[in-house]
Amino acid sequence: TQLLSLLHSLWQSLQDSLTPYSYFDVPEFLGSAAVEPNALYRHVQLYLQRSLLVASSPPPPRLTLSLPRSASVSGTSSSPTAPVPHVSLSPNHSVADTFEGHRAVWTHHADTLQDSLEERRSFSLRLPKRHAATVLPAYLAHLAAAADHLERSSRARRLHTNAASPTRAWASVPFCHPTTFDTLALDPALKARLLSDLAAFAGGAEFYRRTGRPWKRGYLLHGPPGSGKSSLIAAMANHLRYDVFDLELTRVATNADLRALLIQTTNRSIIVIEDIDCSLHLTGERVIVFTTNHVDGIDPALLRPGRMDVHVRLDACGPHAVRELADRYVGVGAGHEMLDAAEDAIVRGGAEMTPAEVGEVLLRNRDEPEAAVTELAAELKARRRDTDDDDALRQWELSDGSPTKKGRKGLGWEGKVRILGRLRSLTKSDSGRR
Ligand SMILES: Nc1ncnc2c1ncn2[C@@H]1O[C@H](COP(=O)(O)OP(=O)(O)OP(=O)(O)O)[C@@H](O)[C@H]1O
Repeated sequence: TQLLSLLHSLWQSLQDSLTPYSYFDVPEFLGSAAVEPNALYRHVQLYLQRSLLVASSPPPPRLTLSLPRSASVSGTSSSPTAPVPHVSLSPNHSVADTFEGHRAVWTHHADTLQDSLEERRSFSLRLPKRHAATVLPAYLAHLAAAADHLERSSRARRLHTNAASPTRAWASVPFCHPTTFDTLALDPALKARLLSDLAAFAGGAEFYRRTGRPWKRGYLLHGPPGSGKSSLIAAMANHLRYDVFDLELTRVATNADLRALLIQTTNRSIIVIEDIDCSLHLTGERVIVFTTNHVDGIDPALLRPGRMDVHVRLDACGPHAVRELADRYVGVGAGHEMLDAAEDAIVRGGAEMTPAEVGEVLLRNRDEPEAAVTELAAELKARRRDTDDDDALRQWELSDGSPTKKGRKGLGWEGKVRILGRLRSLTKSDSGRR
């Protein structure tokens, strides 16, 4: 056996010196006892599963399909879907990838150990020898980023809520809220700016590292009940694919409890605090969302730069949101006279209905689209605040597209959604509740 093994290594050395390729092995487990999982093996597995096997054309001739019994809901959408089988490269088969013009070939090996039923699995990567030294680091970084993205997009997310003190523990359930930025009726300008702000935050690792700022972003959502604050949080969580930690401050008795809870929150999470009259110190890659129905009552100290970076006012539906909801709920599109009447009531008459109220009218008439939009127009007409047509067209606030109150000027994005951006912790101190 020893002689054979020696001959085998000699043969491999000879081959290695003659071949134009370099080979890199990625075993599944590390160490002499092979018990420590190799994270890189998992990255390669994921990368091949999604990026190559599904997309490569023509596909490799032999794939292994599996559906573990524990497989729960999966898929990248926020709504539950049937479990999708895992696809993997069958043992001793290869698949090719192209990176920066270079061909990389992955082979999956599965060797049964002598005198044992145990199997050792590994991937080997073949790269052109001349370029291997320069290509490998960049290729591995690309692979790790893709695997990380795939892992997050397929990971089941959870909604955490804090139990009553003194347990200092979070309880969690699967997070499957159906609201996304696609289903949310929002002013298009506000939607676009929120999406770009979230993208800048989520992709800002290098920026936050370079500037030394804690990688976190505070949002203040304010508006009346039913204006969509919770829905927007769900859409943000689904968009970023973050977990949600709903922090109920009335259940937190002491500062130590609060700190213990915050320490347990994971990176890539949204922390929701509905009672914002508090002071918190948070660091790490997190989005903190504060909500309130009455922004005017907030202690100005809490609105100072660095605490709540982005202020979003959600309010009554603007005409755009009404049309979007009518289309989505009952399939009535633009041009319908009742929608024109609804728009007129909002724009000229100052009528106000929150998205929740509009949704409710449409929902209870969902089998009769005509009746739905007629009732909606009637309801808005009844809420008109003008009596004469001289009441000039009202200004529109960019943040929510809803009419401003008499005498107030539209503030625009800068006014309503302020990116304050100063280096500061979320609040002055971590002294807990005030
Ligand atoms: N922008 C929107 N687009 C579509 N539906 C919406 C929107 N805003 C609210 N809704 C509907 O109204 C319902 C209530 O909204 P939501 O709970 O998000 O409001 P909220 O501002 O958080 O209210 P509260 O202050 O009472 O918690 C949602 O379930 C959703 O169906």
